[in-house]
Parts: sequence; structure tokens; C-alpha cells
Amino acid sequence: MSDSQATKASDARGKGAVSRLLAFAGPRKTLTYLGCALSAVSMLVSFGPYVCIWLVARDLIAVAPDWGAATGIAAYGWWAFGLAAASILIYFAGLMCTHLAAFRCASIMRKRTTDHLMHASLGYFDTHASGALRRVVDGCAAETEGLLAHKLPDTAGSIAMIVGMLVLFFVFDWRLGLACLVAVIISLGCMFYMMGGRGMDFMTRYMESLVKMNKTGTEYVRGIPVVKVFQQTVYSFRAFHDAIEEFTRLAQDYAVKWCQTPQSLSLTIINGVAIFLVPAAILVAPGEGDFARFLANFAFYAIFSAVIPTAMTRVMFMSEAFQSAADAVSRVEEVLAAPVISAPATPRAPAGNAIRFEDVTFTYEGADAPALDHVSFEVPAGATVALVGPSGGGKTTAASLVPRFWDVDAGRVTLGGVDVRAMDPHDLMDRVAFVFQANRPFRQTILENVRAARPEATREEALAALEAAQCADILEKLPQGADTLVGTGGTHLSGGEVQRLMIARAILKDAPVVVLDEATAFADPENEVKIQAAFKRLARGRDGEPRTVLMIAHRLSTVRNADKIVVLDSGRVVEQGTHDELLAAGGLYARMWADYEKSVSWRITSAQEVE
Ligand SMILES: Nc1ncnc2c1ncn2[C@@H]1O[C@H](COP(=O)(O)OP(=O)(O)OP(=O)(O)O)[C@@H](O)[C@H]1O
Repeated sequence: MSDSQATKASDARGKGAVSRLLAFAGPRKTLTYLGCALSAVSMLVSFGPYVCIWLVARDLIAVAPDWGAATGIAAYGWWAFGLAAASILIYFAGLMCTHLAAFRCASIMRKRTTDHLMHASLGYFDTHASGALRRVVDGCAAETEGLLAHKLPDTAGSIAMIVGMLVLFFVFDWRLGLACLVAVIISLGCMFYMMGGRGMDFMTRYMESLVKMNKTGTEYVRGIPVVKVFQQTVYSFRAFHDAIEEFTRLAQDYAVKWCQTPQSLSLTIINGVAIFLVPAAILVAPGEGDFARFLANFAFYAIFSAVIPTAMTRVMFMSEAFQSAADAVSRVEEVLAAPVISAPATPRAPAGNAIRFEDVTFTYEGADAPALDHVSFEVPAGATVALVGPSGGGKTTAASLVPRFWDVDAGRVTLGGVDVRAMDPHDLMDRVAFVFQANRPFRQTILENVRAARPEATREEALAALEAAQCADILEKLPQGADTLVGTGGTHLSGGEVQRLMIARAILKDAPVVVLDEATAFADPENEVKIQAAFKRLARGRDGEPRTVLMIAHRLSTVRNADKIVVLDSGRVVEQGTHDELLAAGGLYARMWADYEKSVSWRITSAQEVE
């Protein structure tokens, strides 16, 4: 979607955003309505003191200069005080209601997004960064809290203020009221000029340019290490620089060329209502029968005109409040639209642990070509099958379909003869242990991280799993051994060490089926040897029985002894068989093997030369 389409779509979503937002509040949305109504009433009551001022002026002018004859003044004063106090109290009562509804709404929003994410397909978390999701779950809820608690009742108050103001304009003297209204109309005209028509086009381009600057800015920050390593100047990030320039130009044009005149006019007119009021009074005064009353009316309008700038400023900020509600609720709705792992009504239990891919086709959302195209192969129970092939061939995708990171588009993946989608998702997770590169430790101790696989496991069992996963050296070098805190903010572990920790977790789980990514790209030779040993241990199980293993093999050295090798290229199975069979076939695998042997001999030769 282009930025302009995105902006328009977000405008469209803006409509009804508040009602979509209130849907989260459940029965408490009545409290929001009540709070808004109270805020409106409070605003109308706040006009009371102005009416009292009019009454005071009327009575004083009527008895002038015998001021002592105006006996009701003190009463009006008390009324003004009482109404001002009542307005504040009613406003607080309104805020209480909207806060109660807002807290409930935000907590329901957080709960529903968290619940939904608990059932979202695991692949969703590969493509959506955890930081961004946290910002939606927590940030949007917090944003809507402020909106429902404050901005919405204030908007109701603004509407009441404008309606009340228009009514009061015509209650005492419609001619003087009309003079004030002229100021309001000119100010509104300036606002529409700035925001509507060409002004809106300006605004759309301004917003698009802002989005572009934010995007290129993020890319720039992410690329800073590359810039430093390659000694590039800031201008190597041309796109970011251009986006800043474009935004600066648009912001200046908008402020100087477009808004300067109407904004100045609006501010002058609205703060100088007297420009219209005084000439109107001079014109009307000569024909006035009751001059005392006319003077009181004039005094009222002169004082009341102070309300107009506040009312107009509130009008300007009303649309902003709705726009931010639309953005927040749209981001939450996007999370709620994340695909979930469907659970069958009557789950089936698998018979055995063989994995079968039957004519499986799968395309990533938004991708042009399928990542897997009519893929069929079998991993017999207790066998080890390796997926090999060029980068982007579909190995990771195929392995991800077994624990249902994604669901197939066509065909099926079965475990023990049962479609994985027909199994209880918990049962599937119990039966499959997976070790992927993206696995990261939790911010917990090493022991707790391992026990995440089986919380009821004893300390001894977890330590045994760590030992089996070749983690003894990691524990030795850490001051608190297995009780050392790792993960964000904890002790740093290298990539190879993290992978061994993840293998320990899988060993403790001791599931009958193991799906693993043997990538050891980041491991040094010593780590690699240990990881391979840990993999072997994982493939055997605690009872020594071989597990069903589907392994993504990035290096051919590890696949030679696999029971079967499946070669994936561009999402298709191009050949499968044992190492010897595939070498004899002379296809892609044979070529890959020849390349691999060549690279090994190069390494040996260069090592000898160095000696
Ligand atoms: N999350 C994703 N969204 C869209 N396309 C994806 C996603 N993940 C992978 N792909 C695409 O699917 C295809 C298969 O990718 P996959 O990661 O399964 O290949 P691979 O054989 O594991 O590659 P490698 O050896 O480099 O890890 C590639 O064209 C890749 O670009």
C-alpha cells in the first residue's frame, strides 16, 4: 500500500473509530456516555457566571448612580460562585465516569490482544518484532486510556460550549450576538481554508512526508553499524537526507505560504471581537429605547467574547483527538486480525511419530511465489531426515510447518497419520521439540530457561539436560553456574552457547519428534563440535531410543549419516534418497557435495601452507 493510500485508509478508519474503541469497554461504555454528558452539562453550567455578570450589570445600570439600591448583587455573586463550583464538581464527576470506563476499556484491550497473541500462529512472531507488538499491546491501550478519559469528554464539552455560545449570542441582543458571530464565522472560514480543499492536500502530503522521514530514519539508525564499518558519510543515507529536506520544505511551505495569512487573520479577529462589537453597538445604540438594558447587554458581550478564542481552539483540536483514536484502534485491530492456530472441536490423537508432507503448498502472505510448491516426503518414525538445498529453497519453511508456525495452503502435514491441524495444539506441542536459530533465552536463570520445557522437572533433571547438551563449560565459567541470570540485561552468552542452551531445553522436554535447525554459522570450531554432540544426544532421547528427527542442514558435513536427505530447490523437492543414492544420481546434491569437498580440501591446503 502506498503512503497516500495508507493515509486515506486511516482517514476512513477514523470514522466510527470511537464506537469501535468503545466496543472494548463492554457495558462500561454507558459510563463513557454519562461522563461525556456530564462534561457537556458542566460546560453549560460554566456559562452561568456570565449570565450573573449580565444580571449584575443590568441592576447596577438601572439604579446608577445610587449603587446601594442594587440589593440583589450579593445574591448574584453567590449564584456565580455556586455555578462555577457546580461546574467544576460536575466536570470531576464526569471525569470519574470516563476514567472508570477508560481503565476497563484499556484493560480489556490489553487482555484481548494478549489472549489473541497467545493463540496466534508462531510464524506471526517471526515477522512481527516483539518490541513493536509490545508497543501495540501496551502503548495503544495507554493512548486510548487518555483519549477516552480526557479527550472524549472534553470534545463533548467543546460541542456544548459552541452550542451554548451560539444560544447566548442571541438570548440578550441578537444584533450584538450577530457581531460576535461574524468573528466566529471568519475564524471558521480561515480554519476551513487551512484544513479543507487544497489545504487538505497540503496536509496529506505533509503526513506522507512525515511517514517517509520516520521510515527512512529507522532504516538509517539500523544501518549505522554498516556506515561506521565502511567509513561512509551521512550522505550515503541519501534517502534519509532527502526525506528530511522534503519534510522541511513542506513544513515551511505549509506554515509560511499556506497558514501564515489565514492564521494571523483568524487570531486577530477572534481575539479582537471588539472590532465588530463596538461598531455594531455604535450603530444600534441611537435607536435603543431601554439604554440601561442595552449597556448591560454590551457589557455581557464584551466579557463573554473572551470565551470565543477558547471555543475555537477546542474545535481545532477535536479532529486530532479522533484521528489518534483511529490510529490506536486500527493498530490494535491489526493485532487482533493476526492468524490464529485453529483448534479442532474433536481433536485426533496420532498413531506413531512418523511425519509426512503430502503435496504441500505454502505461500507467505504478500509473497509472489510459493515458498513450498507441491512438496511430498516422509520422515519415518525414529528416522533422521535432513533437508538440504540452496539458500531460499524452502528448508526453514518446511520445518516450520510441522509445529504449525504456519498452516499449509494446500495438501497436508501429518504426524502419526493425523493432519497436524486435526490435533489438539497442546498435544502437538507436547510431541514436538524444536530448536530454531531465532530461539532466544528468557530473562531468567539458565536453569529456569531450561525448565521452561518442563516446569515440573527437578533441578537434577535440568542439570542433567544441560550436561547432555554439552553446557558444562558454560556453567563452569559463570559465577553462579546454572543460577546465573541470562537474556536481556543478564549475562551475555554467545550464539553457539545460546543454541546449546536451547538444545538442553529440548533434551529436557524429551519429545518423540525433534525439528531442528543445525545452523552453526556463528559457532567457533570448538562450539560447533559441542553443538553436534548435543544434537546427537537430542536425537537419541533419554531412553536411548532414536527420535523422529527433521533437520535443516546448512552444512553437508552433518547429513552424511542421515537416513534420508531431501533436496529442496525453489520450493520443490528436486531429489531425495540416502547420501550414496544421491551421489550416484549425479544431480543437485552430487554437485553440492562436490563443491563441499572442494571447499574442505581448500581449507586443508591453505592450512598446510600456513604451517
Ligand atoms: N516470513 C517470510 N515472509 C515472506 N517470505 C518468506 C518468509 N520467510 C521466508 N520467505 C521466503 O520463502 C522462501 C523460502 O525461504 P526459507 O527460509 O524457507 O529458505 P531456506 O531454504 O531455509 O533458506 P536458508 O538456507 O537461507 O535459511 C524464500 O524465497 C524466502 O525469501
